[in-house]
Amino acid sequence: MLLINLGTPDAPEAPAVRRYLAEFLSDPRVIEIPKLVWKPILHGIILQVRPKKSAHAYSQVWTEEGSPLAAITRRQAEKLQARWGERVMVDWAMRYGNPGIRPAIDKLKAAGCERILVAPLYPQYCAATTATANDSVFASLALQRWQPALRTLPPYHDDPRYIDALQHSLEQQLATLDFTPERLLLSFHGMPERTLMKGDPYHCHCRKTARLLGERLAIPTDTAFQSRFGRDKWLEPSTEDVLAGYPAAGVTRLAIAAPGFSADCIETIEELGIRGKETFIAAGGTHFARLDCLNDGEEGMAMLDAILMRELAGWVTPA
Ligand SMILES: C=CC1=C(C)c2cc3[nH]c(cc4nc(cc5[nH]c(cc1n2)c(C)c5CCC(=O)O)C(CCC(=O)O)=C4C)c(C)c3C=C
Ligand SMILES: [Fe+2]
Ligand SMILES: [Fe+2]
Repeated sequence: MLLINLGTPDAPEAPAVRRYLAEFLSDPRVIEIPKLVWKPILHGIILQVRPKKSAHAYSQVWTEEGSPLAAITRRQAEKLQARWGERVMVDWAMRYGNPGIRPAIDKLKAAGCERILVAPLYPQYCAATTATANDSVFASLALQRWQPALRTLPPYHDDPRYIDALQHSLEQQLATLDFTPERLLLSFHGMPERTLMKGDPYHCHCRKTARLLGERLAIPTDTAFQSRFGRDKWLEPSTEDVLAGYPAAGVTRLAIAAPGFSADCIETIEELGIRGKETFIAAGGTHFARLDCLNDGEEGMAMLDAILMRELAGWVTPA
């Protein structure tokens, strides 16, 4: 089993962030602009300016175990390994940066794995995340004479186990707040609106997750899309605009969650928890709480165990 998440720099410093962003933003699955147009913009402007800004953001979330995204993904893999023991070998990798996908595939193969379940941990399918993770695995196998058999994890945006896990995790966190929020904002990572017109199911998957979750929760919810990048039109409404508009609309006590992220990362801890909070308070909000992702908590691990084990049907006998 290979768990995959997006990736992260090796250190919260501009040179490491530049290496990471160069790899990430050179992926044609992520930036769907012709190379001849995009390369000069990437190398001439973005990689000159953004690494320093992003390094500052990363330094605010960095932990003793490194980047939160990498640390949490590693713990998710370790906990699955502990649940499954000898039955399944579990490893993890990052699509960009380290640990890479190719060494992980080589390691599994060297250990004798003849069947591999590749699990990009994105509940909502997006070409910029799920497809490129799978592409990278396929590219690694293209170098091998004797390939293992492969399965890939389908999106699980509407899986009742995923919705259950989110419901219970969010309800528990809401119950321990020292104030009563009037609204819960569900913030998903954004993407250019044009990719929706091209047939990417991501937007619909996010909307369905939000609807199913909203139907379960007592608190009223809204949905928004964060992390806008570049000049194109992205999915709307933008999280930033919604946060800035709440107080004038009478919402001054707010909780925010990011159900599309399987692990907390710079986009949740820094963008929502620090900058998002500033935006909301500056607009007149009085109470703000950012709720954690499922991470390696009990609810999330039981959900992953169940949905991953289901994909292993016929390969592994259930315990
Ligand atoms: C055009 C740019 C981007 C698209 C499209 C995009 C889609 C997308 N991303 C995620 C999940 C994550 N993205 C993360 C960081 C991040 N994303 C972009 C740009 C695009 N993402 C950038 C430039 C960055 C780096 C940080 C920064 O400089 O602001 C992360 C967190 C990584 C970490 O180390 O913590 C995640 C996770 C999804 C689900 C998605 C598709 C809809
Ligand atoms: Fe992103
Ligand atoms: Fe961001």
